[in-house]
Amino acid sequence: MQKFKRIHVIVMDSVGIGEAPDAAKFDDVGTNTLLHISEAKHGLNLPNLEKLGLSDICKLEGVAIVDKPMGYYTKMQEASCGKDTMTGHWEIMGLHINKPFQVFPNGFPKDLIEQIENFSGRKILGNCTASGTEIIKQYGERQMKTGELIMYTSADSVMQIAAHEQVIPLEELYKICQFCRDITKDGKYIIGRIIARPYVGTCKEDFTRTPNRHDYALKPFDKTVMNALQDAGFASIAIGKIRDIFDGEGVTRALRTTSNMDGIDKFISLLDEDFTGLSFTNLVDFDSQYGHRRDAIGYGNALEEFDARLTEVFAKLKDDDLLMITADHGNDPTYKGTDHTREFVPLLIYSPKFTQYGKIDLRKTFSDVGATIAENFAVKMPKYGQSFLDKLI
Ligand SMILES: O=P(O)(O)O[C@H]1O[C@H](CO)[C@@H](O)[C@H]1O
Ligand SMILES: [Mn+2]
Ligand SMILES: [Mn+2]
Repeated sequence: MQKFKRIHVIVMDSVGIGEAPDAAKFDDVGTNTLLHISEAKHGLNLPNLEKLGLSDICKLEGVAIVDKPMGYYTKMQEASCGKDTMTGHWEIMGLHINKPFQVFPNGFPKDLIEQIENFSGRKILGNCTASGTEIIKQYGERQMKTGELIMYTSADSVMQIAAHEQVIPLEELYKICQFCRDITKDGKYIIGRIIARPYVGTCKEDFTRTPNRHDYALKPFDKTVMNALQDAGFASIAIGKIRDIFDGEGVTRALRTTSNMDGIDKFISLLDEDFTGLSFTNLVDFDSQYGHRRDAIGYGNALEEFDARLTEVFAKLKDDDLLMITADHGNDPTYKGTDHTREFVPLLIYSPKFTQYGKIDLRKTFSDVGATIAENFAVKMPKYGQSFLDKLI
Protein backbone atom coordinates (compact mmCIF):
# COMPACT_ATOMS: atom_id res chain seq x y z
CA MET A 1 0.00 0.00 0.00
CA GLN A 2 1.33 3.46 -0.86
CA LYS A 3 1.83 6.01 1.88
CA PHE A 4 0.03 8.55 -0.32
CA LYS A 5 -2.63 7.64 -2.87
CA ARG A 6 -2.20 10.87 -4.78
CA ILE A 7 0.78 13.18 -4.99
CA HIS A 8 0.22 16.67 -6.38
CA VAL A 9 3.18 18.71 -7.56
CA ILE A 10 2.55 22.37 -8.35
CA VAL A 11 5.31 24.28 -10.10
CA MET A 12 5.04 28.03 -9.62
CA ASP A 13 7.00 28.77 -12.77
CA SER A 14 10.09 30.88 -12.02
CA VAL A 15 9.40 31.47 -8.31
CA GLY A 16 13.01 31.29 -7.09
CA ILE A 17 14.13 31.93 -3.52
CA GLY A 18 17.69 33.22 -3.69
CA GLU A 19 20.88 32.91 -5.72
CA ALA A 20 22.21 29.41 -6.17
CA PRO A 21 25.80 28.70 -5.07
CA ASP A 22 26.79 28.63 -8.76
CA ALA A 23 24.85 31.81 -9.68
CA ALA A 24 28.09 33.54 -10.76
CA LYS A 25 28.44 31.09 -13.66
CA PHE A 26 25.08 32.31 -14.89
CA ASP A 27 25.74 35.98 -14.18
CA ASP A 28 22.97 35.93 -11.57
CA VAL A 29 24.74 36.94 -8.37
CA GLY A 30 22.44 38.68 -5.89
CA THR A 31 19.16 37.51 -7.42
CA ASN A 32 16.21 36.48 -5.27
CA THR A 33 12.86 36.44 -7.01
CA LEU A 34 10.60 36.12 -3.95
CA LEU A 35 12.56 38.39 -1.63
CA HIS A 36 12.86 41.20 -4.16
CA ILE A 37 9.17 41.02 -5.03
CA SER A 38 8.28 41.22 -1.34
CA GLU A 39 10.49 44.30 -1.03
CA ALA A 40 9.10 45.95 -4.17
CA LYS A 41 5.57 45.44 -2.83
CA HIS A 42 6.57 46.56 0.68
CA GLY A 43 5.23 43.29 1.95
CA LEU A 44 3.43 40.32 0.43
CA ASN A 45 0.13 39.03 1.76
CA LEU A 46 0.62 35.27 1.57
CA PRO A 47 -1.18 33.77 4.59
CA ASN A 48 -1.33 30.22 3.21
CA LEU A 49 2.24 30.01 1.96
CA GLU A 50 3.22 31.58 5.29
CA LYS A 51 1.52 28.72 7.16
CA LEU A 52 3.42 26.27 4.99
CA GLY A 53 6.71 27.82 6.12
CA LEU A 54 7.69 29.99 3.15
CA SER A 55 9.40 32.66 5.25
CA ASP A 56 11.12 29.96 7.26
CA ILE A 57 13.07 29.19 4.07
CA CYS A 58 13.97 32.85 3.44
CA LYS A 59 12.51 35.77 5.38
CA LEU A 60 10.25 37.73 3.04
CA GLU A 61 8.82 41.15 3.72
CA GLY A 62 5.28 40.88 5.08
CA VAL A 63 5.42 37.09 5.51
CA ALA A 64 5.99 35.86 9.06
CA ILE A 65 8.33 33.12 10.13
CA VAL A 66 6.11 30.52 11.80
CA ASP A 67 7.17 28.27 14.66
CA LYS A 68 4.84 25.48 13.69
CA PRO A 69 4.34 25.32 9.95
CA MET A 70 1.61 23.04 8.59
CA GLY A 71 4.11 20.76 6.96
CA TYR A 72 7.70 20.49 5.88
CA TYR A 73 9.77 23.09 4.12
CA THR A 74 13.16 23.32 2.47
CA LYS A 75 14.82 24.68 -0.64
CA MET A 76 16.32 22.82 -3.57
CA GLN A 77 19.41 23.46 -5.65
CA GLU A 78 19.43 22.71 -9.37
CA ALA A 79 22.09 20.15 -10.31
CA SER A 80 21.72 20.44 -14.09
CA CYS A 81 23.63 23.06 -16.03
CA GLY A 82 20.73 25.17 -17.18
CA LYS A 83 18.08 27.54 -15.91
CA ASP A 84 15.31 26.93 -18.39
CA THR A 85 11.89 25.40 -17.92
CA MET A 86 12.64 22.04 -19.51
CA THR A 87 15.83 21.52 -17.55
CA GLY A 88 14.05 22.37 -14.30
CA HIS A 89 11.00 20.18 -14.91
CA TRP A 90 12.98 17.26 -16.29
CA GLU A 91 15.22 17.42 -13.24
CA ILE A 92 12.18 17.37 -10.94
CA MET A 93 11.23 14.09 -12.63
CA GLY A 94 14.66 12.53 -12.27
CA LEU A 95 16.81 13.62 -15.22
CA HIS A 96 20.01 15.65 -15.14
CA ILE A 97 21.00 17.74 -18.12
CA ASN A 98 24.80 17.75 -18.14
CA LYS A 99 25.29 19.24 -21.57
CA PRO A 100 23.53 22.58 -21.96
CA PHE A 101 21.06 22.94 -24.79
CA GLN A 102 22.35 24.92 -27.79
CA VAL A 103 21.61 28.65 -27.61
CA PHE A 104 21.67 31.22 -30.40
CA PRO A 105 22.30 34.65 -28.83
CA ASN A 106 23.10 36.16 -32.24
CA GLY A 107 20.21 34.60 -34.10
CA PHE A 108 19.84 31.33 -35.98
CA PRO A 109 22.29 30.31 -38.71
CA LYS A 110 21.58 31.17 -42.31
CA ASP A 111 21.12 27.61 -43.54
CA LEU A 112 18.42 27.00 -40.95
CA ILE A 113 16.62 30.24 -41.80
CA GLU A 114 16.71 29.37 -45.50
CA GLN A 115 15.13 25.98 -44.91
CA ILE A 116 12.30 27.58 -42.94
CA GLU A 117 11.76 30.29 -45.53
CA ASN A 118 11.63 27.69 -48.29
CA PHE A 119 9.17 25.52 -46.41
CA SER A 120 6.86 28.34 -45.37
CA GLY A 121 7.14 30.54 -48.42
CA ARG A 122 7.47 33.46 -46.01
CA LYS A 123 10.48 35.65 -45.20
CA ILE A 124 11.88 35.81 -41.69
CA LEU A 125 12.13 39.03 -39.71
CA GLY A 126 14.04 39.66 -36.51
CA ASN A 127 16.12 36.54 -35.95
CA CYS A 128 17.66 37.98 -32.79
CA THR A 129 17.43 37.84 -29.03
CA ALA A 130 14.36 39.77 -27.93
CA SER A 131 11.50 40.11 -25.51
CA GLY A 132 8.33 38.70 -27.07
CA THR A 133 6.15 41.69 -26.28
CA GLU A 134 8.75 44.15 -27.55
CA ILE A 135 9.44 42.39 -30.83
CA ILE A 136 5.76 42.35 -31.83
CA LYS A 137 5.66 46.09 -31.14
CA GLN A 138 8.68 46.47 -33.38
CA TYR A 139 7.65 44.26 -36.31
CA GLY A 140 3.92 43.56 -35.89
CA GLU A 141 2.65 46.33 -38.13
CA ARG A 142 5.10 45.35 -40.84
CA GLN A 143 4.02 41.73 -40.52
CA MET A 144 0.41 42.78 -41.03
CA LYS A 145 1.43 44.25 -44.38
CA THR A 146 3.94 41.68 -45.63
CA GLY A 147 3.04 38.37 -43.96
CA GLU A 148 6.66 37.80 -42.95
CA LEU A 149 7.41 35.63 -39.91
CA ILE A 150 8.77 37.24 -36.74
CA MET A 151 11.45 35.02 -35.27
CA TYR A 152 13.34 35.55 -32.01
CA THR A 153 15.14 33.75 -29.25
CA SER A 154 16.31 34.38 -25.67
CA ALA A 155 19.00 33.16 -23.29
CA ASP A 156 17.14 29.82 -23.43
CA SER A 157 17.37 27.27 -26.18
CA VAL A 158 14.19 28.47 -27.85
CA MET A 159 13.09 29.41 -31.34
CA GLN A 160 9.97 31.54 -31.08
CA ILE A 161 7.77 32.52 -34.02
CA ALA A 162 5.33 35.36 -33.49
CA ALA A 163 2.48 35.65 -35.96
CA HIS A 164 -0.64 37.80 -36.08
CA GLU A 165 -3.59 35.40 -35.99
CA GLN A 166 -5.43 37.26 -38.75
CA VAL A 167 -2.38 37.35 -41.02
CA ILE A 168 -0.92 33.89 -40.56
CA PRO A 169 -3.67 31.47 -39.57
CA LEU A 170 -2.97 29.40 -36.45
CA GLU A 171 -2.99 26.14 -38.35
CA GLU A 172 -0.32 27.43 -40.70
CA LEU A 173 1.79 28.78 -37.85
CA TYR A 174 1.59 25.42 -36.08
CA LYS A 175 2.60 23.63 -39.28
CA ILE A 176 5.64 25.88 -39.66
CA CYS A 177 6.60 25.33 -36.03
CA GLN A 178 6.24 21.58 -36.45
CA PHE A 179 8.58 21.78 -39.44
CA CYS A 180 11.09 23.77 -37.36
CA ARG A 181 10.77 21.13 -34.64
CA ASP A 182 11.44 18.29 -37.04
CA ILE A 183 14.62 19.82 -38.44
CA THR A 184 16.14 20.75 -35.05
CA LYS A 185 15.63 17.53 -33.09
CA ASP A 186 19.01 16.00 -33.77
CA GLY A 187 21.94 16.57 -36.03
CA LYS A 188 23.65 19.91 -36.50
CA TYR A 189 21.25 22.13 -34.56
CA ILE A 190 19.41 20.97 -31.47
CA ILE A 191 16.92 23.46 -30.07
CA GLY A 192 15.17 22.89 -26.75
CA ARG A 193 11.82 24.30 -27.79
CA ILE A 194 10.08 25.79 -30.77
CA ILE A 195 7.31 28.12 -29.58
CA ALA A 196 4.39 29.41 -31.62
CA ARG A 197 3.54 32.91 -30.36
CA PRO A 198 0.26 34.09 -31.89
CA TYR A 199 -1.04 37.55 -31.12
CA VAL A 200 -3.91 39.83 -32.13
CA GLY A 201 -4.54 43.57 -32.31
CA THR A 202 -4.73 46.45 -34.72
CA CYS A 203 -1.45 48.31 -34.15
CA LYS A 204 1.66 48.35 -32.00
CA GLU A 205 -0.15 50.04 -29.13
CA ASP A 206 -2.67 47.25 -28.69
CA PHE A 207 -1.01 44.01 -29.83
CA THR A 208 -1.62 41.25 -27.28
CA ARG A 209 -0.49 37.66 -27.27
CA THR A 210 -3.22 35.02 -27.16
CA PRO A 211 -3.44 31.78 -25.16
CA ASN A 212 -2.95 29.89 -28.44
CA ARG A 213 0.77 29.71 -27.70
CA HIS A 214 2.05 26.25 -28.43
CA ASP A 215 5.37 24.72 -27.36
CA TYR A 216 7.13 21.98 -29.30
CA ALA A 217 9.72 20.55 -26.92
CA LEU A 218 12.35 17.91 -27.42
CA LYS A 219 11.48 14.57 -25.93
CA PRO A 220 13.18 14.01 -22.57
CA PHE A 221 16.54 12.32 -23.16
CA ASP A 222 15.67 9.41 -20.91
CA LYS A 223 12.77 7.84 -19.03
CA THR A 224 11.40 10.00 -16.23
CA VAL A 225 9.46 9.14 -13.09
CA MET A 226 6.34 9.98 -15.10
CA ASN A 227 7.16 7.17 -17.54
CA ALA A 228 7.70 4.85 -14.58
CA LEU A 229 4.27 5.75 -13.18
CA GLN A 230 2.59 5.30 -16.53
CA ASP A 231 4.33 1.95 -17.13
CA ALA A 232 3.16 0.71 -13.74
CA GLY A 233 -0.45 1.69 -14.46
CA PHE A 234 -0.66 4.79 -12.26
CA ALA A 235 -2.15 8.10 -13.31
CA SER A 236 0.26 10.84 -14.39
CA ILE A 237 -1.93 13.84 -15.07
CA ALA A 238 -0.46 16.98 -16.63
CA ILE A 239 -2.06 20.38 -16.04
CA GLY A 240 -0.94 23.41 -18.06
CA LYS A 241 2.34 23.39 -19.92
CA ILE A 242 3.49 20.06 -18.43
CA ARG A 243 2.34 17.98 -21.41
CA ASP A 244 4.37 20.14 -23.77
CA ILE A 245 7.45 20.27 -21.55
CA PHE A 246 7.63 16.46 -21.62
CA ASP A 247 6.31 16.22 -25.19
CA GLY A 248 3.60 13.97 -23.80
CA GLU A 249 6.10 11.39 -22.48
CA GLY A 250 4.76 9.70 -19.36
CA VAL A 251 1.53 11.71 -19.46
CA THR A 252 -1.64 9.64 -19.08
CA ARG A 253 -3.96 12.63 -19.35
CA ALA A 254 -3.42 16.29 -20.14
CA LEU A 255 -5.50 19.31 -19.16
CA ARG A 256 -4.68 22.50 -21.03
CA THR A 257 -4.98 25.86 -19.30
CA THR A 258 -5.20 29.49 -20.32
CA SER A 259 -3.92 31.18 -17.14
CA ASN A 260 -2.75 30.59 -13.59
CA MET A 261 -6.31 30.83 -12.29
CA ASP A 262 -7.57 28.42 -14.94
CA GLY A 263 -4.77 26.05 -13.91
CA ILE A 264 -5.84 26.24 -10.27
CA ASP A 265 -9.50 25.75 -11.26
CA LYS A 266 -8.60 22.61 -13.19
CA PHE A 267 -6.42 21.36 -10.36
CA ILE A 268 -9.15 21.92 -7.78
CA SER A 269 -11.74 20.08 -9.94
CA LEU A 270 -9.29 17.23 -10.33
CA LEU A 271 -9.13 16.89 -6.56
CA ASP A 272 -12.77 15.72 -6.70
CA GLU A 273 -11.82 12.83 -8.95
CA ASP A 274 -10.68 9.47 -7.78
CA PHE A 275 -7.26 8.44 -9.08
CA THR A 276 -4.06 6.91 -7.83
CA GLY A 277 -0.85 8.55 -8.93
CA LEU A 278 0.48 11.98 -9.77
CA SER A 279 -0.98 15.32 -10.73
CA PHE A 280 1.63 17.74 -12.05
CA THR A 281 0.62 21.37 -12.56
CA ASN A 282 2.60 24.24 -14.06
CA LEU A 283 1.53 27.83 -13.44
CA VAL A 284 3.31 29.75 -16.15
CA ASP A 285 1.93 33.28 -15.72
CA PHE A 286 4.41 34.07 -12.95
CA ASP A 287 7.17 33.64 -15.51
CA SER A 288 5.67 34.73 -18.80
CA GLN A 289 3.46 37.61 -17.64
CA TYR A 290 5.58 39.06 -14.86
CA GLY A 291 9.11 37.62 -14.57
CA HIS A 292 10.16 38.17 -18.19
CA ARG A 293 8.29 41.46 -18.21
CA ARG A 294 10.23 42.61 -15.12
CA ASP A 295 6.95 43.51 -13.45
CA ALA A 296 7.59 42.98 -9.75
CA ILE A 297 4.24 44.41 -8.60
CA GLY A 298 2.24 42.30 -11.06
CA TYR A 299 4.27 39.28 -10.00
CA GLY A 300 3.50 39.97 -6.34
CA ASN A 301 -0.21 40.32 -7.07
CA ALA A 302 -0.19 37.00 -8.94
CA LEU A 303 1.46 35.34 -5.95
CA GLU A 304 -1.23 36.74 -3.65
CA GLU A 305 -3.94 35.54 -6.03
CA PHE A 306 -2.42 32.05 -6.02
CA ASP A 307 -2.09 32.04 -2.24
CA ALA A 308 -5.76 32.89 -1.81
CA ARG A 309 -6.76 29.80 -3.82
CA LEU A 310 -4.77 27.51 -1.53
CA THR A 311 -7.59 27.78 1.03
CA GLU A 312 -9.80 25.80 -1.38
CA VAL A 313 -7.00 23.36 -2.07
CA PHE A 314 -6.42 22.64 1.63
CA ALA A 315 -10.17 22.11 2.14
CA LYS A 316 -10.22 19.43 -0.56
CA LEU A 317 -7.09 17.50 0.30
CA LYS A 318 -7.68 14.11 1.88
CA ASP A 319 -5.53 12.28 4.40
CA ASP A 320 -3.77 10.26 1.75
CA ASP A 321 -2.98 13.26 -0.47
CA LEU A 322 0.47 14.81 -0.57
CA LEU A 323 0.98 18.32 -1.94
CA MET A 324 4.38 19.67 -3.00
CA ILE A 325 4.69 23.27 -4.14
CA THR A 326 7.93 24.22 -5.84
CA ALA A 327 9.46 26.00 -8.87
CA ASP A 328 11.69 25.29 -11.85
CA HIS A 329 14.15 28.26 -11.79
CA GLY A 330 14.11 31.93 -10.84
CA ASN A 331 13.12 35.01 -12.82
CA ASP A 332 13.89 37.95 -10.56
CA PRO A 333 11.78 40.83 -11.92
CA THR A 334 14.09 43.37 -10.30
CA TYR A 335 17.21 42.03 -12.04
CA LYS A 336 18.81 43.34 -15.23
CA GLY A 337 17.72 41.92 -18.58
CA THR A 338 14.61 39.80 -19.10
CA ASP A 339 15.90 36.29 -18.56
CA HIS A 340 15.59 33.56 -15.96
CA THR A 341 17.86 33.61 -12.92
CA ARG A 342 19.84 30.75 -11.38
CA GLU A 343 18.28 30.35 -7.96
CA PHE A 344 17.29 27.91 -5.30
CA VAL A 345 13.62 26.97 -5.47
CA PRO A 346 11.29 26.62 -2.48
CA LEU A 347 9.79 23.26 -1.58
CA LEU A 348 6.68 23.29 0.60
CA ILE A 349 5.22 19.91 1.50
CA TYR A 350 1.82 19.28 3.06
CA SER A 351 -0.57 16.45 3.81
CA PRO A 352 -3.53 16.49 6.21
CA LYS A 353 -2.05 13.24 7.53
CA PHE A 354 1.10 14.91 8.90
CA THR A 355 1.51 14.81 12.66
CA GLN A 356 4.89 16.50 12.56
CA TYR A 357 6.30 19.47 10.72
CA GLY A 358 9.45 21.49 10.23
CA LYS A 359 12.54 21.84 8.17
CA ILE A 360 13.99 19.07 6.06
CA ASP A 361 17.55 19.12 4.75
CA LEU A 362 18.51 21.27 1.81
CA ARG A 363 18.00 19.24 -1.36
CA LYS A 364 21.00 19.05 -3.68
CA THR A 365 18.87 18.32 -6.72
CA PHE A 366 15.27 18.90 -7.80
CA SER A 367 15.22 15.15 -8.54
CA ASP A 368 14.60 14.44 -4.86
CA VAL A 369 10.95 15.24 -5.63
CA GLY A 370 10.85 12.60 -8.38
CA ALA A 371 12.65 10.07 -6.20
CA THR A 372 10.10 10.63 -3.42
CA ILE A 373 7.23 10.08 -5.84
CA ALA A 374 8.86 6.93 -7.24
CA GLU A 375 9.44 5.49 -3.80
CA ASN A 376 5.88 6.23 -2.72
CA PHE A 377 4.41 4.32 -5.66
CA ALA A 378 7.16 1.67 -5.62
CA VAL A 379 8.03 2.26 -9.26
CA LYS A 380 11.48 2.37 -10.88
CA MET A 381 13.66 4.86 -9.03
CA PRO A 382 15.28 7.62 -11.13
CA LYS A 383 19.06 7.56 -11.56
CA TYR A 384 19.29 10.89 -9.70
CA GLY A 385 17.61 12.07 -6.53
CA GLN A 386 17.19 10.89 -2.97
CA SER A 387 13.75 10.24 -1.63
CA PHE A 388 12.66 12.09 1.49
CA LEU A 389 9.50 10.00 1.87
CA ASP A 390 10.62 8.61 5.25
CA LYS A 391 10.83 12.18 6.64
CA LEU A 392 7.16 12.80 5.97
CA ILE A 393 5.23 11.66 9.06
O1 LIG B 1 9.74 37.27 -24.04
P1 LIG B 1 8.89 36.06 -24.22
O2 LIG B 1 8.34 35.92 -25.58
O3 LIG B 1 7.80 35.94 -23.17
O4 LIG B 1 9.85 34.80 -24.11
C1 LIG B 1 10.15 34.08 -22.97
O5 LIG B 1 9.49 32.84 -23.07
C2 LIG B 1 10.38 31.84 -23.41
C3 LIG B 1 9.86 30.52 -23.05
O6 LIG B 1 9.47 30.42 -21.71
C4 LIG B 1 11.65 32.26 -22.73
O7 LIG B 1 12.77 31.65 -23.27
C5 LIG B 1 11.63 33.74 -22.93
O8 LIG B 1 12.22 34.03 -24.13
MN1 LIG C 1 9.90 28.03 -16.34
MN1 LIG D 1 10.49 31.73 -19.03
